[in-house]
Amino acid sequence: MKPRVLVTCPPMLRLFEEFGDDFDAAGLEGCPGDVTQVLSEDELIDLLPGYDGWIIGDDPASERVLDAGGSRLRAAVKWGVGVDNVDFAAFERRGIPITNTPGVFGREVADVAAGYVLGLARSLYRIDREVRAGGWPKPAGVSLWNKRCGIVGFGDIGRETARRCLAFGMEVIAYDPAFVAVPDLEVRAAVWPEAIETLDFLIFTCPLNVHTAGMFNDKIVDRVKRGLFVVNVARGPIIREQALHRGLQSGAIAAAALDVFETEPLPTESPLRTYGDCIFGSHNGSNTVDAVRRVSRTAIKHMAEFLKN
Ligand SMILES: NC(=O)c1ccc[n+]([C@@H]2O[C@H](COP(=O)([O-])OP(=O)(O)OC[C@H]3O[C@@H](n4cnc5c(N)ncnc54)[C@H](O)[C@@H]3O)[C@@H](O)[C@H]2O)c1
Ligand SMILES: O=C(O)[C@H](O)COP(=O)(O)O
Repeated sequence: MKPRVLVTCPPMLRLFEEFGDDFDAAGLEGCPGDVTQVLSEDELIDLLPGYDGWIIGDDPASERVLDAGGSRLRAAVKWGVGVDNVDFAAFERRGIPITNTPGVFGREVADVAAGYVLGLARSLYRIDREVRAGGWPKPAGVSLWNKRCGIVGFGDIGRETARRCLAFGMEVIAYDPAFVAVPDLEVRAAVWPEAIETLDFLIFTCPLNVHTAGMFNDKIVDRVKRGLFVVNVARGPIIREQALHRGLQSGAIAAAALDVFETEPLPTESPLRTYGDCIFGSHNGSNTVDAVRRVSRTAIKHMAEFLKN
């Protein structure tokens, strides 16, 4: 019998029929989970005992889930880059091989970050909304040329974001404890939050971990140059939304563009919704058909390697 592989990441599930041949060629049976939702720990505990492999989405891949439901599991792959929802150590303790698919979304997420920078600087989304409603607004924007941008996390997404910002004529500073210069990118390394009071744009492209959770907080808001634009395409809890709200209220922050939030989907009662100059995404920064195909096939290959013995 072929090893059975549970897939619980919605982007891959939405194109699931496309991967039938890939699963067959890999000698695996691909089994779709629920395309509409992130599964809870209890739902995973009920589901997992039927599977040898798990391609994980944003579900809580926790110690409790493995303890109660992971007895048959022999391999796991986190679809995508972010691993903040996965307890890697818990898998390793049980001898279950696990990997993510690093380095796969740099261009796609950087395209969204760059789109946000343009959208914020020129109020593109507000103008669109108001024209549709019958208006003809003329907000004065800011030029990007010669503006200073800080990028937090100079990895795959951060470097591609820097490339785009440099193409707009911006000066780029990168905050990354493991900064490595890229020969064709003129980027200055800095230690967070050095020079924060000089920035016009601040973009988060780092992982969520104990060091980055809440790194954009009240103290940072009190230091920024008035009128800062903030972009987050990384993970929601890196920004304390209460601090961002305070900054938007006072004008310290001109506007923010967020693909990710502390709670997803963004709660209807979130005060952030009241700021018309802000731009909101739906944690969709990596979601292009091309990227989903590429990453899903990579995930299947990793799974086949793990399960071949
Ligand atoms: N919006 C989306 O849909 C989307 C898509 C893909 C990834 N992401 C998020 O973006 C993150 C980054 O992805 P990537 O592919 O660039 O990863 P990456 O590993 O290539 O780069 C991350 C960089 O952040 C740096 N970093 C780590 N801790 C830091 C800290 N305390 N301060 C500053 N920098 C720090 C690392 O040294 C590394 O260079 C992922 O972990 C994921 O959470 C979001
Ligand atoms: O971390 C990632 O790679 C992206 O956010 C997309 O993956 P996700 O759907 O698991 O968040």
